[in-house]
Amino acid sequence: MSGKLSDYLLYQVEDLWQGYLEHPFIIGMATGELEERKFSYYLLQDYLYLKEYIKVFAVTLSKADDFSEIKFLLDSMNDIFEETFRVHVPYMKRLGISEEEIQSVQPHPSNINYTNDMLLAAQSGDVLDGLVAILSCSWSYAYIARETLKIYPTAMQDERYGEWFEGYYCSEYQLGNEELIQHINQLAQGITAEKRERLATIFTNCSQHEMNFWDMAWQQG
Ligand SMILES: Cc1ncc(CN)c(N)n1
Repeated sequence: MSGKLSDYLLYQVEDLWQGYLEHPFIIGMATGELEERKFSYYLLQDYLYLKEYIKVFAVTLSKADDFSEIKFLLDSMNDIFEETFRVHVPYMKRLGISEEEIQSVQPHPSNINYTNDMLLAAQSGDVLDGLVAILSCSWSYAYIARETLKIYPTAMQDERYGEWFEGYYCSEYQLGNEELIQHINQLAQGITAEKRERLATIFTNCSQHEMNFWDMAWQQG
């Protein structure tokens, strides 16, 4: 295969990803007009999501057979743990979400479908399949934060939602995402056209789940 895998993957989802930037939930965060109950609903669902997302790394790690791969996956898992406690937990506290609410929340079917599909891709495939299942989560948020801030430069100053943009625009998050992309491109060198198509299907499917997640937050919140 010639060319970077990440370019090929992005090409498959260009229209879908443009839709994230036009999504009322994201525009609402950027303009500060999003109703707070929608954001609280999203945060609670995302908190559950991240708990399952970490397990996709764990399954992928179980397929790795060299220490540098294991180290990469352990560090990435730690980043997700950090994201949960850097962005989500302080936010939930600030919004007055109680410990009881956090403990009693149930995942919405869109949330379950997404994490189940990632787990299935990781369980049924190799390390590269698992990493590509992980990728659209990491990359789409880096993309949304970066591109939305170009359109709404003051979004990061918003009292309620600025911190969300800061969490995904910050260099720590953006660099972590770049490392994941580079790592995937390295592993993908020399893959067959058939493998590339399988990876594109996993990536597109997860990108659609990302859209379903935004729809869920908008409609249910
Ligand atoms: C559903 C979802 N997708 C992506 C991210 C960013 N890691 C997230 N927190 N939640």
